[in-house]
Amino acid sequence: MTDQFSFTVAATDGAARTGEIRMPRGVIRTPAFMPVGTAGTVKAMYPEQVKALGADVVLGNTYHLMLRPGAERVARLGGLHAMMQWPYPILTDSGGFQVMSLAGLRKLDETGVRFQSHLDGSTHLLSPERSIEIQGLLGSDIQMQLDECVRLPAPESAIESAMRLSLRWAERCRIAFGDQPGKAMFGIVQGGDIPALRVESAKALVGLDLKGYAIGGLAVGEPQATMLAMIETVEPHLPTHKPRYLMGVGTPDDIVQAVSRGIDMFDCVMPTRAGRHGMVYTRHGRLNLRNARFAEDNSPLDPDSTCPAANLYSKAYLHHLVRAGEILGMMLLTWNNLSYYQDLMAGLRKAIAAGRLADFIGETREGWEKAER
Ligand SMILES: CNc1nc2cc3c(=O)[nH]c(N)nc3c(CCc3ccccc3)c2[nH]1
Repeated sequence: MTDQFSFTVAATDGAARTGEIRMPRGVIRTPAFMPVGTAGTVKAMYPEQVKALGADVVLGNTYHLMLRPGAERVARLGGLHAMMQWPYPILTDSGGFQVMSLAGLRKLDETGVRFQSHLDGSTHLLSPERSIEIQGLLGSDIQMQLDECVRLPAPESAIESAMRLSLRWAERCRIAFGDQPGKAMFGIVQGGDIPALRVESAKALVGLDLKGYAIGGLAVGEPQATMLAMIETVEPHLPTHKPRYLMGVGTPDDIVQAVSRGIDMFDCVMPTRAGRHGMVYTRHGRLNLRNARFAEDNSPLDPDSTCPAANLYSKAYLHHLVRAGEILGMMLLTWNNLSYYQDLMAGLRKAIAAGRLADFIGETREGWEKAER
C-alpha cells in the first residue's frame, strides 16, 4: 500500500521550504496558513469561499466539539467533513490548550486533564487516549497529541515538568493512534523559552518517528524575538523531510519570519477574529475600519486584490457596516483577511520556489510600513 500521507519539499531558499503534503482528502501546499474553524465552522465564511481563496486545510477543535455537539454525535452524523461540507483535510488540536484557557475547575495530573465545561459546568476528562479517540470520532486527518502548554513567563520547574509530561502523553497518544494509513498524528515540542528543554523535547519526539512535528508553547505572550529564538533552537533537531507546524502563529510578520526559519504550517485566529472586530489586513498593513477617517473614504481596501471584499466595496461602506454592527461587515472583513493571508502564503511559496524569499519579504514589509505612517 503506498503511504497515503506524504510530504515532499519541492524547493528550498535558506532554511525556508516549499512543498506539498499529500493526503487522501487532498493536497496541502506549504508553507500553509490553516484557517481556524473552532466549532466546525470558519466563522462568517461558507466552506466554498474558504476553499476558493486558497485554503487547503481547516482546523477544528477537540475541546469545543467534544462539549458541543459531542464527539460521538458528530460520528453518528457522519463526521466533521460531512457535517461542515468540507471534504478536504482537517487538522484538529488535542484540546489541552483550550482547556487551560477556557474551562473552569481544571485538575491536571498524569492521567490527563479533568475540567468543567464552560458551557454547562458538566465535568469531563481529557486523557491522551480520549483526545485521540475524540479526534478519530470527528474524522480528523491530522491529529495533535495531548500536551501541556505553559504560558510564558513561567518558572523553569513548571516548564520542565510540563515538557516531560507532554513527552509521556506523546507516547500514549502514539499507541492510542496506532496505524491509520492516510491519517497522521503530530507531536508537539514544548520546553517554553529554555533552549535545553526545547532540544530535549524535540529529540525525544523525533525518536517516536511521527509524521510531523509542531512547535507548541509559543504565541502565548512572549516577545517575537523569543518565539524566533525558540524556532532557531528547535529547527535543526527536526527532520527536514517532515512538516513543521508552528501553533497559534500569527501576524503576517510572524509568519514571514517563521517561514524563513523553516516552518511549513501555521494557524491563527487573528484574520478571522480581527475581521469580526473591524480590523483588516492588507498589503499596506493593518487598518482599523472603525476609525472615523474612513467615513468618507470611497476607495476599496486593495484594488489589486482578486477578493471582492478588497477590490469592490468602499472603505466608507465597510466603516458604516462595522459601526452599525451589520453581519455583512463581519463577512466581508473576514473574507478580506483570509484572502490576504492566503495571498501572502501563495507569495511566499512562489518566492521560495524562485529563490527570492529575502526580496519578497523586503517588498512585503515595505508595503506594511506605508500604512503605519
Ligand atoms: C494563539 N497561540 C497559540 N499558542 C498555542 C500553543 C499550543 C500548544 O502548545 N499546544 C496545543 N495543543 N495547541 C496550542 C495552540 C492552539 C492551536 C490551535 C487552535 C485551534 C485549533 C487548532 C489548533 C496555541 N495557540
